[in-house]
Amino acid sequence: MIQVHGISKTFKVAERTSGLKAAVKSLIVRKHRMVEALKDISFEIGEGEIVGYIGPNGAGKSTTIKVMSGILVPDAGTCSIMGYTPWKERSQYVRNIGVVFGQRSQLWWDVPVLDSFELLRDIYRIPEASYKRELDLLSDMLDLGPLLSMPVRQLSLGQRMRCEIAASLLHSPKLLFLDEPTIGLDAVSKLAVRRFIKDINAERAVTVILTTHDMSDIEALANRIIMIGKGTKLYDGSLTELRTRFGRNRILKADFREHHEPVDIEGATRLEWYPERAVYGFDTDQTSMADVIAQLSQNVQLRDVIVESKDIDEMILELYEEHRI
Ligand SMILES: Nc1ncnc2c1ncn2[C@@H]1O[C@H](COP(=O)(O)OP(=O)(O)OP(=O)(O)O)[C@@H](O)[C@H]1O
Repeated sequence: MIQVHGISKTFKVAERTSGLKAAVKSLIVRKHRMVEALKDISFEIGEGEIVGYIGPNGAGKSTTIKVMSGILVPDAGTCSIMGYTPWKERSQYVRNIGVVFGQRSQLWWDVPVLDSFELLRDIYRIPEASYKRELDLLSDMLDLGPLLSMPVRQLSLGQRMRCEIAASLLHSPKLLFLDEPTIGLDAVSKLAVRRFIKDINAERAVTVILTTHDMSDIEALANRIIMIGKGTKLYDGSLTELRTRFGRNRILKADFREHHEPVDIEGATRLEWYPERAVYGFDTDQTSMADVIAQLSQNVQLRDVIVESKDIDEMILELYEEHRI
């Protein structure tokens, strides 16, 4: 469905030091700096995938989404999405995609939500029957009922986001770009948005490209991660693969029935020791969880044991460090 090949984009940014003198000088001599936002980015995405497009601030995520949605023209490379080159056949192309920017609204601020929806119906020339069918379905799935008659400015962030997502899908696109769709939402709204994304993907095979800093969004939704940093692609694979690559480290927390002296365990590092509690770290390549527990229980009376693996944020951080980002 999507073939991106060798996309690069450099921005020319005017440079200015602070102070009045520098401001006057910059009127005469303009200094520029080049920012390489994307460097030779390539990937392919199949129909029905949910891909998490992630990376630190300034990595180039929004620039990629802008190129893929036809807003920006890259300096080099090719991009074919459903047979279209986004920036060349934009008016035809946008009928096939939906875009939600969590930080910006596509709805009119002062008019009822329904008026914005009707405007989109006219822009996309959606036939009345399919508009009605989609509106009913989306209202139902996203629980929009009472919100439709309210002006957008009166909606809470969670309510607005549900309306934004509905707006992006009224014309039944096969591809949905979601840029930070859960930013600022409370736990309940986040779950509602995530459930909807899952449902729409499962029921209609809508392909979803999700940009987020919220790793729990990725864990809940994405079966594939593409990670970029400083404009370069760093990782493309499944979350499971990432877990096997970085998730070998385990933390074992043990509570004892009585006071004990510190115990050394072969293959594990003692991180903390208290008379009735200990924390060890170990690598599953070096030793097994069963072995660590067996060694410990030979020396102490165990009351409770918890084993934790690294969470996804830590794995991502390690990947950033590996690439010195
Ligand atoms: N219109 C522009 N003009 C100049 N520089 C830009 C422009 N848009 C982006 N950049 C620069 O390109 C780089 C990538 O920016 P981009 O917005 O794509 O990053 P991002 O990964 O989306 O970051 P964030 O997570 O902070 O939103 C940054 O260094 C940014 O300053």
